[in-house]
Amino acid sequence: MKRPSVITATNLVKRYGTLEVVKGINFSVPAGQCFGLLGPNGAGKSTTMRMIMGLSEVSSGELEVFGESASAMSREVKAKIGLVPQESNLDPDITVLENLVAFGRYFALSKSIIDQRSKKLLDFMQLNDKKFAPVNALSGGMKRRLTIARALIGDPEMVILDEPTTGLDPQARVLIWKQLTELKKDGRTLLLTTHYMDEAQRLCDQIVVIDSGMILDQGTPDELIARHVKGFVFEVQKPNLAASPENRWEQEDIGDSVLYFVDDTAEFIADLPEEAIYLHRPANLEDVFLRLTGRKLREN
Ligand SMILES: Nc1ncnc2c1ncn2[C@@H]1O[C@H](COP(=O)(O)OP(=O)(O)OP(=O)(O)O)[C@@H](O)[C@H]1O
Repeated sequence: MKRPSVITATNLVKRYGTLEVVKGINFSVPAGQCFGLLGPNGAGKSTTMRMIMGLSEVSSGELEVFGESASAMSREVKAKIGLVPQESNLDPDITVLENLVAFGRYFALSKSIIDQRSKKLLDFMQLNDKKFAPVNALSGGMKRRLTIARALIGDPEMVILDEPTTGLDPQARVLIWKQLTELKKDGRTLLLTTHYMDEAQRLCDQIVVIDSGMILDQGTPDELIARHVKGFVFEVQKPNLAASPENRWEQEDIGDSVLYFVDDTAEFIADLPEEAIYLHRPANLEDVFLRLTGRKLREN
């Protein structure tokens, strides 16, 4: 059964003056799924998010959110969206609990609903023992968790997350991924931007790969991998590559080594010169991006 779309973008364009930063993109976000915009810095992810939230005007094309035009969203539709921005906009001088309560009041929720939801959300985001701590005393991971809890106080149908784990350590990221997966199980739609391929691969049902304001491809992580990079990657060091594997293998030169995208590993190994030094791993979305653009997603 096809799920109804929560967001539909048709030939969506954003211009700043004469600079076109979103160049006529088309996508639709199915209800109850995690939909990811994957692309490097400057790809146009945040700009697209801002248009979806009605914070940035659409230059041309159409953008529908819960059946309404993003540029004229009603209060009711806005209330269905929870936002987790890239930059923390928590109030640093008040406590964790007070931040949640203040946001609940902003949504004009009753005191009993605010109390009930705050308790649940502090539990959910594992912040219970910090509820009386000032925001300033929290670690980066805790702040991000509080930002997510706060976005959920209005019980939104869709949560928009702009790079939810950028700058966090691996442990903090894993905890956030776990809780986002729970939100999805609850039936909420998640829309997230990321330049981490592991995050997209782990969380997203559907991915749009975006670069320089254009969609390069879209599909499930497995579809994208199958379409562009087969199943496996062999990273073969160059100095040891006396005789290259046959050219029939799809490949990408990455400097010191060459990546080969391979569906039949036994056949590829048979093609490799004996002295070749190589790594062998399953293909991932980073490889997809490299194949689509010739560049890495993140330049480290
Ligand atoms: N207010 C603005 N005026 C002019 N150009 C802008 C403005 N906001 C964004 N841009 C440009 O639009 C392009 C897309 O930016 P955007 O922030 O959407 O990218 P992004 O994919 O979200 O990247 P990041 O991961 O860095 O947030 C960039 O080239 C950026 O410099």
